[in-house]
Amino acid sequence: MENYLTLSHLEKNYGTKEVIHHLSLSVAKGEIYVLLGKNGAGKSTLFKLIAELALPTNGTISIGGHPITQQTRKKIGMSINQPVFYEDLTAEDNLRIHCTYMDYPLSTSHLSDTLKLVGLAPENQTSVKNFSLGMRQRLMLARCLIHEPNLLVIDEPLNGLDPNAIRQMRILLKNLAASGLAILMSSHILSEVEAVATTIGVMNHGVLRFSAPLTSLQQQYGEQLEDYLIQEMEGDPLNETYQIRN
Ligand SMILES: Nc1ncnc2c1ncn2[C@@H]1O[C@H](COP(=O)(O)OP(=O)(O)OP(=O)(O)O)[C@@H](O)[C@H]1O
Repeated sequence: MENYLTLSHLEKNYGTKEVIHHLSLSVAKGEIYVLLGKNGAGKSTLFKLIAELALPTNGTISIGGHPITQQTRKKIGMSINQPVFYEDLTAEDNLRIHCTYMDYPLSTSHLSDTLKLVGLAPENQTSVKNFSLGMRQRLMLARCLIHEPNLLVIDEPLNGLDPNAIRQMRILLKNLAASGLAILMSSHILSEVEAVATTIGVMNHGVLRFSAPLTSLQQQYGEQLEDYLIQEMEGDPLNETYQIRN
């Protein structure tokens, strides 16, 4: 598979604090790369670097083989942090405003198709303030997808969802990847990670501990995979025992 997003030797320091340490990873079209890590591991900072909300101290980010420019930026659909909507407006109005803001010409049929794609009814006139969390996540996804990006970068899309909504979101993400999108997402829900990921990376104290296809991890660790992932997330990289074991 051809890499679409490539992060090379990324570093981010805040003052003397090293938050991202020499991190390289890539995501190909059709791949769902799930980044795992405890709170504070550096996932949000990494996503902010891709979103250009923060500048890397060192290293490069490329999209489709090119540095991030105004043009390549349009190929990314991104949601980091809790999505914010116009609560008194409908899903449709929220997307229209977003497209105006993004200067993206939006046809009514594309708007309707995008809502249907994420499982929201285009004719639904309910204000977003009355949406369930699952519907809000679908709308978040619609907003990421409306300009037809090649890459999705989404922070915790499964967070707070009930089991059925998680299942639906999982199916949606898999379908999107199957249609050729490259997806980078973070998650805390280990059982779901195994159900959705094609590749798993674990971040710990700003270090990417490893990055591997789910199938090879399953082959290597079998039923112990969750234990291994937790160990990699929880361990202190400065602790000698942990360093030797790894
Ligand atoms: N603007 C900032 N200035 C200084 N330190 C920061 C800043 N932003 C983040 N950090 C620190 O960088 C580290 C990584 O934070 P980050 O939010 O990226 O972690 P995370 O893995 O996304 O965690 P969470 O899941 O809680 O968002 C933390 O120690 C945090 O305190």
